[in-house]
Amino acid sequence: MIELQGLTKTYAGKHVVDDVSLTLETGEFGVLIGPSGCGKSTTLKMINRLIPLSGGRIILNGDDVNTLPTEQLRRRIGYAIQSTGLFPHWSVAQNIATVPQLLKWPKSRIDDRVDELMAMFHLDPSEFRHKYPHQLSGGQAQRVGVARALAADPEVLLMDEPFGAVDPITREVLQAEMKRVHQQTGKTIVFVTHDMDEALQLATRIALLNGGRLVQYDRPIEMMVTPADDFVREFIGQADLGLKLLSRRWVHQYQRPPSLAHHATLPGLDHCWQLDDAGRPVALEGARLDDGGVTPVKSEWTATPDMSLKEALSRMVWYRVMVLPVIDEAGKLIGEIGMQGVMGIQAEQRVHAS
Ligand SMILES: Nc1ncnc2c1ncn2[C@@H]1O[C@H](COP(=O)(O)OP(=O)(O)OP(=O)(O)O)[C@@H](O)[C@H]1O
Repeated sequence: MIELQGLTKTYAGKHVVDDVSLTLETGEFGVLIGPSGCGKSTTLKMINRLIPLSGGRIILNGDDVNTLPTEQLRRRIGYAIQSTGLFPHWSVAQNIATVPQLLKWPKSRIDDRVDELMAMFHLDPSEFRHKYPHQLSGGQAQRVGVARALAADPEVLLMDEPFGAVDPITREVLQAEMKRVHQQTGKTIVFVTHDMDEALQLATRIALLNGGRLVQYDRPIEMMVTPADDFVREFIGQADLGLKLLSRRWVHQYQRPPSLAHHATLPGLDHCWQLDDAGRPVALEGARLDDGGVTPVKSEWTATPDMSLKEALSRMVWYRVMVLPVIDEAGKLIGEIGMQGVMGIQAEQRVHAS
């Protein structure tokens, strides 16, 4: 658990971080967000003492960060930044091992940890162990930067716009990976971004700052549905609220049992799946926008339970189908998600808002 208590930073008499208090429970993914210059990076850098505080306290699992010896600070708080900060003349393995080396871990323990982290970030050790930072793509370098920050298994991981400099597609891949790593490790993370979509994708808690002050600290859904004021509403961007909600909802929350027989009582919506012997969907009868006949199922328009509704909707629109099969890891049909399932979210949103 990390607690910011009345955190304040003053430069030349001006408060750039102004009395910020919040608590992030263990295992939460907290995102600091707000317009440029609102004090996000300053807040983050005060947590690991890169910037000294002007006032307030930061408590990490009961300990005042300001009083921690440097070695504990390095071990307990990991830090990853946008430019990666990798040492150019060190190999990937040496970079990942930076903090364990400083902490004088035995070599075998360091090697095991490097391999474990490379596997976690899908970097094949035989290919990447001995590469140097200039031989990596932007996305690979970011993965190494985050792996390095996690090397000593810190209690909290700080990330300052880590994906700000990569192209949008790589960024999405890295966000999905970060989400998986968070779930896998249960780490407490404090992440700075100015991108609301990124925040909604990753956060379990969002802290919205403006002019150094904390305007709202809430779960993403609450912030979208009950913004504290007009500034929050505008920052989130009401125009895209529906789509943003879709990116925070998962297929497994809205899937229904698959239709395995025709229902004459459902004209227009009637459809059924044809399965192979292994229970995998091979064809859809009905429920296509341009043709009510039999359509072979393609992997491009299947859904998995952990897919966002936004992606499911995108697949429906792109492949012109009203319903997607939901499959398990073996490709077996376990449910279906239809347009109506996606629309169900709107009703939920209205209930929340009223
Ligand atoms: N060393 C400094 N001396 C004076 N003012 C500073 C210093 N460092 C930062 N500031 C000011 O503090 C404010 C907050 O800066 P900070 O970098 O925390 O903002 P930010 O929200 O992270 O912005 P961005 O999204 O643009 O990175 C800004 O107005 C900045 O100009």
